[in-house]
Parts: sequence; C-alpha cells; structure tokens
Amino acid sequence: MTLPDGYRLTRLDDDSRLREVIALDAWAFPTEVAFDELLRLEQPLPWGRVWGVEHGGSAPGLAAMYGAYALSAYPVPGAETACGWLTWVGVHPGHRRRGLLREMIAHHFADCLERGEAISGLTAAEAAIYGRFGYGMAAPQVSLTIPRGAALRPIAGSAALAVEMHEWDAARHGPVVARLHRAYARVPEGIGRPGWASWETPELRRAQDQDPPALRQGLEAQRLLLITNAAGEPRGYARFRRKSAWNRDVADGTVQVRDAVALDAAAAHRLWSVLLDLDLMARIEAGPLPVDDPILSLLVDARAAMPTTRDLQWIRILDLPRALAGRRYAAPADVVLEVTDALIPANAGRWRVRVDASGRAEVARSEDPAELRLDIRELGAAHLGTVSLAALAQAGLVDVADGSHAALARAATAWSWPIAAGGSWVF
Ligand SMILES: CC(=O)SCCNC(=O)CCNC(=O)[C@H](O)C(C)(C)COP(=O)(O)OP(=O)(O)OC[C@H]1O[C@@H](n2cnc3c(N)ncnc32)[C@H](O)[C@@H]1OP(=O)(O)O
Repeated sequence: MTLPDGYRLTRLDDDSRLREVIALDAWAFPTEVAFDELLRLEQPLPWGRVWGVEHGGSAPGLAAMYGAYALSAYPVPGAETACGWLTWVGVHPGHRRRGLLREMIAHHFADCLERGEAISGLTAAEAAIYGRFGYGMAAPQVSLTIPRGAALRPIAGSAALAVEMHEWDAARHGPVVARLHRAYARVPEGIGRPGWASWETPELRRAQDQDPPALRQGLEAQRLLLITNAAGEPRGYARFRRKSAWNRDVADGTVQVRDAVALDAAAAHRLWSVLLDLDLMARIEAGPLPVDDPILSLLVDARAAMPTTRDLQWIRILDLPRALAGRRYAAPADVVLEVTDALIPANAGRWRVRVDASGRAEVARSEDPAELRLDIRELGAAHLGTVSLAALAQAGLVDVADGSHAALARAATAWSWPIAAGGSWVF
C-alpha cells in the first residue's frame, strides 16, 4: 500500500491505545457522550485487527483507523462462511480526502485474502462511500412505527405460549438471547436467513450485553420479553425500552424495540401481541428488520406502520471462485460471466459458474463467450440472494449479451433465495 508521505500504518494489538482510538472515533462520529464515559463502555474493538494510520507533523498521533471483525460463520444462502467485517472506519477531519480510506481498504482486502476470507461485509455510515471499492448493497432493512393496538392476523398456538418480562440482566439473559439469535439464522431451528450475523467474538457479545445509562438517550433501562412454550423452553425474545410522554394529558409514549426474534410463527405472534399493547404507549418503533420479517405479514394494516426501507449490509467479493462456491443456489444454472474488478485483478475476466441440482456451484475460468457482463460490485449485491441480477440488468448494471436473456433469467433465479437477507443490528 502507498500511503501519502508522512503517514504510516500500525497494527493496534491491545487497549494500550484505547484513549487515542476513542478520541479519533469521536472526531469521526460526533457524540454527546463524555469522553471518560466512552472509555468506560464495552467497546467491541477487535484488537489485533485494528489498524491505525499514524502521522508525524506538529501534533503526531492517529489520523485514521479501521478494524475488522473475524466472522467465521457469516450466513450466506444455504451455508456459513468466513467474512472479514469492515468496521470502526474513521478518518480525522483534519486528514480527510487524502486517500487514507482508499489505502486502508486496499490493506483490508489483502489482509482478508491472506486469512482466507473470501468476502468482506459492512454496514455503511453513508450509502455513497463504499460502492467505489466494489461493495454492493446486498441486504436491505425496513423500519416500522406501528400504532399501539395494531391488529394482527390470528396464529394458532400463540395464546398458549407463556410471557415473561424481566429487567435486563446481562449475566442471566445474555446467553439465552445469544442462543435464540444464533438459532434463528440456522435451519432447522430457525429460518436460515442470509446476513443474520451473530455476536461471534467475545468483544461483540460484551458490547451487545451492556446497557449503560450513557447510551439510553433518555429512555428507560433495557427490558426483556421472553416467550416460552409449555416445556418452559424459550422460543422468542424482544429487547425493548419505553419512553413516557404526554400530549395534552393523553399518553403518548414510545416503545423502542431493539430486536425481536422468534423461532416459530406462534412465538412471533405472541411476542408482537405483547409489544403492541403496553400501557401508556402510543407507538412501537422497530428496526432494522429484514424486509420479510413476520411482523409485516402479521399486521392486518402494514401500511399504517409506515415501513421505510434502506440499505443495511454491503458485501464485497474478494476471492471470486471461493465466494461463489461458498454459497448455495436456488436452482441449477450454467452461465459465463465476464467480471470487472478495478481493485482485485485476480477476480477480473471470464468465469463459468455451473450449479448442480443440489444448488452447489463449480466456478472455473472460461474462454467461452460471456453471457452476462458485470462489475464485482453487482456480484456482491446479488451474493445474499435478495438483490436480483435481473433487476440489476434492468438498471443497466448487468450487461446481457445478445441472445442471452434466457441465461439472465436462469442466473437470476439461481442466485435468488427464498428468505430475504437481513440482520438485526448495525456493526
Ligand atoms: C464500515 C464503516 O465503518 S462505515 C464508517 C465510515 N466512517 C465515517 O463515516 C466517519 C466520518 N467520515 C470519515 O471518517 C471519512 O470522511 C471517510 C472514512 C468516510 C472517508 O475517508 P477519506 O480518507 O476522506 O477518504 P478518501 O480520501 O480515501 O476517499 C476515497 C474516495 O471516497 C470518496 N468519499 C469519501 N468519503 C465519502 C463520503 N462520505 N461520501 C461519498 N464519497 C466519499 C472520496 O471522494 C474519494 O473518491 P474518489 O476515489 O472518487 O476520489
């Protein structure tokens, strides 16, 4: 990598640099939380995979940084894969637009490839930043503001489930919540949702479990709703907070749902029935939710929940043959792709992707004429099965060779997945 003169990259191995890292982060992401308070929080910094860009000059210090979470079981369609999750990206405002991010990205890609991570993912602070580096928007999210008392379609078995409500206790509830959250991504316990990353590393778990007053933004302490079956087994949970408000003596409170996860339809119905009927509340805010979350089908009037969609997760394919062979496909296909990749030349060129009846792909270099031409960014966008290659072709981002429209239809079907990619948290 070639940083501008006067800058050098350093690996940050432990929290001896915590003060500098948090100070830089607070320059990049302005916060009302006091510096000393920030230092006391559980910060999920992946030490050893945190990289700082140091500068000399009159006031030497950290000019930029990034980190990467080593997700070893990131869910892709029909499988789990190693993914280097880009995070903690920040450039001090006094050092921006000098190419530091571009150089950190090049370093991140090389580091992931060395570690055998065929894809990288991220959630973006701003949607316009990462497309230029070959990240494609692969998992959208929806957020809802549901009126209190909104009607749900009836689901058999819901009323028989038991409801427990607790004040959040990380030691007691953290493991149950982490288990249900993890199970939800997997078949047959859960639905098998691509993108549903779990809190794999100890730092991520500790940060997830905390509920410090500094991060409550005027809401109450976190509470837990647990749904259990007749055998006493947890089947779903929601973590939520309420904020009381009054509008000319009429109760106007808000419930903020941090996440709501259920392993079956009856548990989802029971969970939301409780959340939608808390006294003194007027609305329930929820999101990020997957765009096909059960609540959208359960609501009789989903429009009244004012669904708003936007990007959640972006995927960058780093090692094309390994990444494409590392997921499953919804239907057989045999297609020749011609791929451009300005940053990782090894991915560029023509590839034949053959998907067999079991949904497994063989990916090999090809001399045959290309049927679909696309950039690595579009392949990343389609990787979780939710963004359609046909829709990208309609937008002119996948170029279809003359006479290859049937190939596009087959590829778009194969790359699709029955469950929408999504997640419950931003990291
Ligand atoms: C995965 C995550 O962690 S997301 C968090 C990202 N961090 C933030 O948003 C915090 C506040 N912002 C910052 O720290 C910085 O402005 C960053 C990280 C967004 C950009 O860092 P810089 O070092 O200024 O970027 P750099 O100079 O390498 O620019 C690379 C390219 O991205 C473009 N770019 C940079 N920031 C943005 C932006 N916010 N929106 C659109 N384009 C951008 C530049 O114009 C440049 O484009 P070019 O290659 O066409 O010339």
